[in-house]
Amino acid sequence: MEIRLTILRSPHYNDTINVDEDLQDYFSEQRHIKLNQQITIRPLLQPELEVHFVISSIIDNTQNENENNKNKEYLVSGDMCRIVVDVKKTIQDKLMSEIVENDNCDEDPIRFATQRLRQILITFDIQWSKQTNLPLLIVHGHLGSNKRTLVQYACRVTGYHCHTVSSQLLTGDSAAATLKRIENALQTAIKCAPCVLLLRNFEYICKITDIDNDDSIITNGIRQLIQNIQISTLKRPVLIIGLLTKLQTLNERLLSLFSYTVQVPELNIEIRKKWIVKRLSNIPLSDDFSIDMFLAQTKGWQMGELEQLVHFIIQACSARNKEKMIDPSEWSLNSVDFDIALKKCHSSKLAGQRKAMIPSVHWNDIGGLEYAKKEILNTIQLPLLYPDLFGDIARTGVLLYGPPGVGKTLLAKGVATELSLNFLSVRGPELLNMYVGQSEQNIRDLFHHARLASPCVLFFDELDSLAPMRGRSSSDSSGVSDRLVSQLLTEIDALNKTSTEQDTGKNENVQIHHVFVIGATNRPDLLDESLLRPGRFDKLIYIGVSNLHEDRMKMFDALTQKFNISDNNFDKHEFVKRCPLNMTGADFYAIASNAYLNAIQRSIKLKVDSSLQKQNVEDDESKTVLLYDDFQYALEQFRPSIDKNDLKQYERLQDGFS
Ligand SMILES: Nc1ncnc2c1ncn2[C@@H]1O[C@H](COP(=O)(O)OP(=O)(O)OP(=O)(O)O)[C@@H](O)[C@H]1O
Repeated sequence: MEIRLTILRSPHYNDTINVDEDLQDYFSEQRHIKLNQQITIRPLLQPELEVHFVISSIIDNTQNENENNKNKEYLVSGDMCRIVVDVKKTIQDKLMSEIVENDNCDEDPIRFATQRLRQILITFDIQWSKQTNLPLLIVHGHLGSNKRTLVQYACRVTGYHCHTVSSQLLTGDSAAATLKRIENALQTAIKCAPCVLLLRNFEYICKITDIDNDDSIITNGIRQLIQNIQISTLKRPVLIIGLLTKLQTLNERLLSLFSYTVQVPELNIEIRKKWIVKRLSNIPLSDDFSIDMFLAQTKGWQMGELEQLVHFIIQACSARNKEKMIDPSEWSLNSVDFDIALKKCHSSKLAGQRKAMIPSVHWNDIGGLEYAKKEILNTIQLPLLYPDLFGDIARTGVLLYGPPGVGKTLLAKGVATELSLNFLSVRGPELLNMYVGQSEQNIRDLFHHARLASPCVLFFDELDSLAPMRGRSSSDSSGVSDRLVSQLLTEIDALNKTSTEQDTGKNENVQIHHVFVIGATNRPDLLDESLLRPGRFDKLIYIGVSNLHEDRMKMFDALTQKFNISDNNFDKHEFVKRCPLNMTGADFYAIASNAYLNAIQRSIKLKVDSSLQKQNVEDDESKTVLLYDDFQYALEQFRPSIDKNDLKQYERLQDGFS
């Protein structure tokens, strides 16, 4: 008996790929086969690759000559027949789909997007020759919303091959060069039709059009390419799908090319909950691992990010248990795994975008500033506790002003921690962008993100650089700064409304967004005055430098609470009294951290000396002991960050604003 296989064309391998050994391996087991059936091999050395073959002939010597074996099924194995690959031929055909039900991307409301995409692909497949719509689609959604997975899934269930190319690789020096590269990618897709040419980060194609003003060349060029495909003799469909984060990045001319746009929606809390419960359903959880904790920390996250977080949690759990040599049957995810994974996510590339999280600065980490703590807590906590009582008069904005290093940022983080609010922080200059309209878009995105992460503190550091007085900036001839201030005002005003259509979505109930805006600045006098009007940053809190011993002690204690100070000679009250007046929290921090550094250097020296003497020395860093001399040395080296004159200036400013 002889079975002849022909390779199925695919964008993922070339027609001459040799997987003979893997085929032998495949047929070392008994297999059910029939004519024209597809079989898929995953090469041992490249397990992520799928190589497809079609059974093009079955020669069965035992069979009657007149017998038709078209639908006959055989049970075969390599030792009872010859397996021959027809190297001279290839087949171009649909991929037999293995429909995977209940796949992650089949979750509501993503299911809606997947189904729509699936439907479009099926329509093109069935009516390809009669299609009048250009086979061009846009799929858009937030970074990490699994756009690519969604398209690949839809391709898989409809039998399309998927040729994925990054648009960065397609953009050339000119529109003509870009078109040539798109054409080459398209030719690969045509060879494997039915096929989707999936262009990731389609924004890049649009970018060159902005710079070169070549958008008509690109638009017409793509149209021409597509029309050429349709008039050719292609029997099977080829579609181009562009993936975009924001639809607005496409100019109108390019957008007009696309027959369909599919949006991958954002995930609301119910979807995330459903997803995580299902995702963790087979994994044991410790008592301290709660789904609520997961949901609270992942507000506004996209599917890809959630998947990444779960992956990191499992990784952390595995590392922890392996280290303790615990049997896998006894593993369970706990809150420590969650914390490790969350940190990793925040520092990973995907989370490189701005992300809200509950900080970990507790009230006792902030020394003194009692009045400011009370004021800020009242302003934010009371409306949260009694929304009905506050109604429209709930404040959205607090402005913390005062000299640098006095703890303004720390306070904002502290209030978010104490009230378990998400915290989104941005420095004014970070939002400025050279592209026209992009800075305003950044502000819109930021507030949108904050609403998704509600209840949330949105913290603007260096607010004066973002919102200087309008019409005054000499360096801003383009008026970007003025437009930015207007955009900021619009967004803050919108927060005062109880709901916004864009965030509630069609199917959700009206939702109140608790977003508190806290600004920080050293120079409130430079701010655009309209920012300080009622309903905006209308609560001003001055954070200054206290020369009261009690306050300075509290700061010192807060900053050294985790230190292991073991020295009977050390009288901390006496030490703080010897510190210069006018010291900010950041100055105390500088002394404390330098003292710690001195202690570490001392213990390293001790370790080196003792290892020379072959003695055993404790090398646990957490046991670093601080002595009076460490502080004394740090104080000798110290220079205060603000001088008396500067401080007076700040105090005068306070008089002007109180
Ligand atoms: N009251 C305080 N208690 C404990 N630490 C403090 C305090 N104030 C400041 N610090 C320390 O100083 C560091 C800097 O403080 P922070 O960034 O909050 O100051 P800031 O007022 O926001 O400064 P800037 O105006 O330069 O942004 C903090 O990370 C903290 O270590």
